[in-house]
Amino acid sequence: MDLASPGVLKAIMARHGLRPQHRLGQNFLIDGRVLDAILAAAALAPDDVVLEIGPGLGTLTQRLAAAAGRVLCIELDRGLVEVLRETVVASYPNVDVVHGDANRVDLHKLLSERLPPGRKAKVVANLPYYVTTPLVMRLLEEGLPLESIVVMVQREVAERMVAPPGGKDYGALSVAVQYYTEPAVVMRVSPASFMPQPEVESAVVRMRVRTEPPVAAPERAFFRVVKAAFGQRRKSLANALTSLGFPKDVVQAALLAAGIEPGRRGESLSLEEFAAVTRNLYSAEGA
Ligand SMILES: C[S@@+](CC[C@H](N)C(=O)[O-])C[C@H]1O[C@@H](n2cnc3c(N)ncnc32)[C@H](O)[C@@H]1O
Repeated sequence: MDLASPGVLKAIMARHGLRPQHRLGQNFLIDGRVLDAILAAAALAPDDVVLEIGPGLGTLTQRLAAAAGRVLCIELDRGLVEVLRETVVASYPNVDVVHGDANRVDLHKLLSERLPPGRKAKVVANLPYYVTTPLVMRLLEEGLPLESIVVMVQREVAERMVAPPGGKDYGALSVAVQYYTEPAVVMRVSPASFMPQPEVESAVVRMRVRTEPPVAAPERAFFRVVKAAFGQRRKSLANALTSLGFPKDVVQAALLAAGIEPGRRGESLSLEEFAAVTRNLYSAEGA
């Protein structure tokens, strides 16, 4: 059964007495071309383990199950978990559906129970937009065994993820995504590819998870500096970084020693420059 069709999706939902829930970000994919692009970006092999967040009615899940060895799905809506038994689990025994909130499920446990030793999972998802940033941050920060992340997100969020230093899109999300992964926008997607149509444009982003950070600095301290720099975007770095508890002259010296003019703002700093400031501020503390 091809689920990428408004008629089929409407019929299934009607049979189960369901309606798309806006508050859960339920915009279902109905465009085969977009599904093809997501699958191509995920580059799945027959022994891959995939983690899908928000499988919905199972449109993407079916395609993942046909291409990978195993698919673990986390779906918050109990009604959809029932639908998935019919649309996916009945014909693809390699799919496990977990009913829960992807923000709260113990992902380490879930993955360690299913992954063969030494293997990493691939995340593939059309994310619910109301929780995109915390979910992506969770995937990045928790040190999960992940090889890649291919996600549909709001276009504006995609642009922030890949933004270079210096522009309005560059912020804490850009630094985190670029620190942990090599990101690329694979495709822009119009509202017409979904049912119901979202109010915003979307994009598919592929993130290859790095095995080593691209810059040398103690990780926690690095992100403390990044947060402080972007927490007060309009302030000069010399002022913004005093919120870390360092006197202004210490901050100024750390910036100058990194070759950074203290009047610059956080949004102009590259990852390497953030790392250099972090080393200068925290190396004496062993942070
Ligand atoms: C944009 S829809 C994608 C549905 C389907 N994958 C597709 O592409 O058609 C997002 C899905 O995430 C589910 N969802 C929303 N919040 C969630 C959460 N916190 N944890 C897990 N699933 C969630 C929604 O119920 C919905 O099925």
